[in-house]
Amino acid sequence: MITLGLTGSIGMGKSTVAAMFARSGVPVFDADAAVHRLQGPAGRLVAAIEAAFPGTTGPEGVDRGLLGKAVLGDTPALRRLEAIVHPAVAEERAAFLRDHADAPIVLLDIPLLFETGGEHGVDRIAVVDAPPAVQRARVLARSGMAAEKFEAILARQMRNAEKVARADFVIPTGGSLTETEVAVAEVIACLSARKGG
Ligand SMILES: CC(C)(COP(=O)(O)OP(=O)(O)OC[C@H]1O[C@@H](n2cnc3c(N)ncnc32)[C@H](O)[C@@H]1O)[C@@H](O)C(=O)NCCC(=O)NCCS
Ligand SMILES: Nc1ncnc2c1ncn2[C@@H]1O[C@H](COP(=O)(O)OP(=O)(O)OP(=O)(O)O)[C@@H](O)[C@H]1O
Repeated sequence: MITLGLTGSIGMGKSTVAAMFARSGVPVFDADAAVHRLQGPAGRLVAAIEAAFPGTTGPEGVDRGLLGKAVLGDTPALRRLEAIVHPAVAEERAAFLRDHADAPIVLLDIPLLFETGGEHGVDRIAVVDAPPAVQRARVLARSGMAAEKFEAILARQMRNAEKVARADFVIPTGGSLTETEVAVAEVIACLSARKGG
């Protein structure tokens, strides 16, 4: 099995590309969805997060807005949260890999792959990449997204050029969806050929 990590900055089209891999038959592990499950109603991290960050959870599980206020911009607090969240995500990922042990390729969709050291846990890395103006227009078109919030998120993420420089595959997402589908098919073909030979 080859594990392919997929990452990219906010609004670059990562979710869209992950869905393209899934449609091509590649099993996809969505790290963000795993975090949401673990923090959601009856999620198994809710009690530990309430103990570490009192007042940030309720009947619906973690209130991510409140938890974000408590940890984003406070590095030691963020590290304490990661110490709770990351081992649980690693367990979920291990279970996913066991469940798909027969798959030739699996995709691990990890938004903060580089920022959280996840690059060491995957065989290859694909990064989605669109021009900054396209990225900005996509993100600002989302409801609840103001320019300042976008800038603040960008400032906390590794620069896109650096992600691209560290990638094994760069998947362009600034053009048509068809172009992106072709790029996804090329990545799958390349990894399949490598496995056979
Ligand atoms: C802090 C939380 C509650 C904020 O949730 P919210 O839905 O409001 O925002 P979202 O998840 O989209 O994050 C917004 C931005 O915060 C920054 N950020 C979030 N987690 C991290 C982190 N561990 N390290 C660095 N930046 C982070 C990123 O720039 C991100 O784009 C949430 O991100 C969280 O639980 N983070 C810790 C778990 C984690 O590391 N997740 C990412 C890897 S799977
Ligand atoms: N060639 C393309 N490739 C990918 N997405 C595209 C392309 N052309 C247009 N789009 C659109 O751009 C948007 C990208 O959003 P998507 O949710 O996939 O980004 P994301 O990187 O997962 O975002 P975030 O990191 O903020 O969660 C979608 O609405 C998608 O339809």
